[in-house]
Amino acid sequence: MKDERVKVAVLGGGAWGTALATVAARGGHHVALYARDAESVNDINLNKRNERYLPDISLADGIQASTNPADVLKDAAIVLAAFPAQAMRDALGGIASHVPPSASIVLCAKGIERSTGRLISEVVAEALPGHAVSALSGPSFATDVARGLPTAVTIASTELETADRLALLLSGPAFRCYSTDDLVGVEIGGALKNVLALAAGAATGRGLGASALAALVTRGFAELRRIAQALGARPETVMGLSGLGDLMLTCSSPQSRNYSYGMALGAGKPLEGLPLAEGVATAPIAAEICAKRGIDAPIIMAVTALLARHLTIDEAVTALLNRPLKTED
Ligand SMILES: NC(=O)C1=CN([C@@H]2O[C@H](COP(=O)(O)OP(=O)(O)OC[C@H]3O[C@@H](n4cnc5c(N)ncnc54)[C@H](OP(=O)(O)O)[C@@H]3O)[C@@H](O)[C@H]2O)C=CC1
Ligand SMILES: O=C(CO)COP(=O)(O)O
Repeated sequence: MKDERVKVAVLGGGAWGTALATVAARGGHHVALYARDAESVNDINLNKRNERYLPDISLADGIQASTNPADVLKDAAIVLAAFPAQAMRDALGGIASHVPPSASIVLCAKGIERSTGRLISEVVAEALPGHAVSALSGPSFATDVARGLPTAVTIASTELETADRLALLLSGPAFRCYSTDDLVGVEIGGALKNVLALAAGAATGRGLGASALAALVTRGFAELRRIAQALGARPETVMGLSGLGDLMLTCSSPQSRNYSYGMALGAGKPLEGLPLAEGVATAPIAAEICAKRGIDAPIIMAVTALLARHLTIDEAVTALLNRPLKTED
C-alpha cells in the first residue's frame, strides 16, 4: 500500500496515543512516544504493554517511549498530538521548541477549549505557530484499534493534499483513513458527539428505554448538524465517519467513557475518579456557543444543566418533551 517510512512522534501516553503508536509501528514507521508518566514509559519499552491505559493488550514491536520530549520529537515528520483536549495548549506549549519546523501536526483529541471556545486545531496552531495542522477523528475505540480490529477514520486538513498524504502514511490493513479538506466539520463532529454520548448514557442509566435513546440521539444529531452548519462545516462531513459514524459508536456502547459517565450520572452513581470524559468540558462551552449564535440546541443545554446540577434528569426529560411542538428539522 505504501513504501515510505517516516518518523512518527506520538504525544501522550494514554489509551489513544498508545493505540495510534501501535498502528504507526505496525505500518513500519519509526515510532517514538512521549508520556510524562515514567511507569507507562517503562511498561511500553520493557513489556510492550501499557497496562495503565490499555490493559491486557500487546503493543506492536518497535515503539520507543520516553519521558524526554526532545528525544521523541527529534527528526519527526509526523507528530500525533494525543493529549486530552483541555490539556492540549499547556502540554504542547511546554515542548513546542522541540517540534521540528517541517513536521506535520495531526490533532487526535476531540473537544472544544473550555476557556476560549476555540476548536482544538486552532489551539494547536497557536501553540505551534507555522505548522500545518490536520485532525484525525472518527469511530475508533483505542482498545479496538490497539487490538488490530478493523477501523475507519477521517483525516482532515485544509489542504487536501496534506490529508491525502497523511491518510496514505497512516493507513494499514486494519486501519483505513479517508481524507477531506473539511477540518472544521471533522472536528466539530468529534467534539459534540461526546456531549451527546453523555445524554445517551444518562438516558440509559435512568432506565428511559430504547425508544427514548433513539429519539435523543436523533434529535441530538439535529443539533450537531445545526452547529456544524453555523461553523461552516459541509453536510457530507457531518454525515460521515467523524460525525454520524462516531455518534453511533459513542452513543451505543459502555466502552465509551462519555457514555459510561452519562450512565453513572443517570443512575445517580458517584462521578469522582471516572476516566476522561471529554464531553464534560465540551458541553458548557458548546452551550455558550449556541447561546451566543442563537442556535437551537436543547439537548446540549440540558446536558450542561445536568452536569452543573441545575436540573435533575427527570426535570430535563420533562422540559425536553414539553417544548412547543414544531416541524422536524
Ligand atoms: N481512548 C479512545 O478510544 C479515543 C480517544 N480519543 C481522544 O484522544 C484524546 C486523549 O484521550 P485518551 O488517550 O483516551 O485519554 P487517557 O485518559 O487515556 O490519556 C490521557 C494521556 O494524556 C496525558 N496527559 C494529560 N495531561 C497532560 C499534560 N498536561 N502533559 C502531558 N501529558 C498529559 C496523560 O498523562 P498521565 O497518565 O500522566 O495523566 C495520559 O497519558 C481525547 O481527546 C479523546 O477524546 C480519540 C479517539 C479514541
Ligand atoms: O472517541 C472515541 C471513539 O471514537 C472514544 O470515546 P470515549 O472518549 O467516549 O471513550
